[in-house]
Amino acid sequence: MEDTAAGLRRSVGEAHRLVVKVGSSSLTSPGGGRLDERALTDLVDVLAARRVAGGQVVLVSSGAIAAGIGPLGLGRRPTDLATQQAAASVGQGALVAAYQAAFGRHGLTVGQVLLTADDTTRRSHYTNARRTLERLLELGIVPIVNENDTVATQEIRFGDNDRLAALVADLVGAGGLVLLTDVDALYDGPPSRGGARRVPLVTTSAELDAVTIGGTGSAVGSGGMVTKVEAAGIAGGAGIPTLLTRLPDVGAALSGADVGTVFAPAAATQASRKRWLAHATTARGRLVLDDGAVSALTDRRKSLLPAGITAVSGSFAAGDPVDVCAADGRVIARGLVNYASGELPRLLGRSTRDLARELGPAYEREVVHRDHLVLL
Ligand SMILES: Nc1ncnc2c1ncn2[C@@H]1O[C@H](COP(=O)(O)OP(=O)(O)O)[C@@H](O)[C@H]1O
Ligand SMILES: N[C@@H](CCC(=O)OP(=O)(O)O)C(=O)O
Repeated sequence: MEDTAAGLRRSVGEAHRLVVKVGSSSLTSPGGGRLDERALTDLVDVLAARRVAGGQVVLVSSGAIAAGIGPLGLGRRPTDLATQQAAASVGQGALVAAYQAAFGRHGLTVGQVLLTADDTTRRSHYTNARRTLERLLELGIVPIVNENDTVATQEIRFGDNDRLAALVADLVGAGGLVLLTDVDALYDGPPSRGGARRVPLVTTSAELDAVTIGGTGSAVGSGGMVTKVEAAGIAGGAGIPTLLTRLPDVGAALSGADVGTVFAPAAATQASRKRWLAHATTARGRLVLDDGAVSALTDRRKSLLPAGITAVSGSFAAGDPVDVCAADGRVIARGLVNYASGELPRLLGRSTRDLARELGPAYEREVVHRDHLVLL
């Protein structure tokens, strides 16, 4: 019988619809600052062959900031947001032009899709992005996705594209997610330390307890291995397996060779709306609960009522995502709140029956309904 790792590799390799994410470090010359045309062409050759054979590919490509370093004469990756945005503005054009030229040699056309974190936070934008991607795929186009770096502000940025790639994989219902970076696999410790061993398969998040995961090892990347493992977790929660390896191994990996690390999808997946709440939204505020309310939510799966809330922070409107915390500050859930932050303080600690009697029937509503609450 085929072992688990081989079966998972095969299901990613044979997926009809694949999301492939490539990091800045894989696309730029050593030292950064210039697009590595050879690496980009090698990647495109593998992806174009799949497309020509009838498969669908969404490419999530980083590298805009890195590709802008050289043309702007900067020498190294800028650290301030405004210069990063200027570099992304220059580099994104170069990046997509290079992809169009490379896919064009296979008779294929690319479409640029730039997303902000807000496009995933707001459910209406999220479904709109899905529609656009679906239409592009139906038309035989290869969508090239990146964060819209030129307008994203520091607070709401994805920053790295790993989480964005996992959200896109969920959005388009991909059969597999491929993360390409500058290291051939996940190791049980940062590879720079030496003596680290490859982890070929991750089946449960508990197995990661034995792995030391560090930040970026390159001058141009940003997330490091932490965000890649998180991305594999998000994709796994949507039932999607993830394969992580380096760009030169992508062809072999997609043919089922024993390279890289494969992450199994979770045994039980959440409903799409709850996955969106847990991973795609950014909390606009926090609600702190007393112990009774924590157990009502976690043990009895109840809605959150004003009586169990002890504190509110942040500035949010009714319908916004908020973090729901225990008294010690631990985030236990994310939910869509039914009241604006200004309305809540006078309701705290009071029963809905009292509130309805005093303020009218509208105040009988829960602060967060359980259908709009996901435990974390
Ligand atoms: N346990 C680990 N296994 C593999 N790589 C690790 C680990 N911990 C840290 N890293 C580092 O993560 C880096 C990849 O992340 P990053 O530089 O952000 O790449 P990208 O630009 O592809 O997103 C690797 O170069 C490696 O040095
Ligand atoms: N959107 C940015 C991604 C920044 C980045 O460094 O991402 P990654 O290489 O995936 O860690 C860009 O295109 O430069």
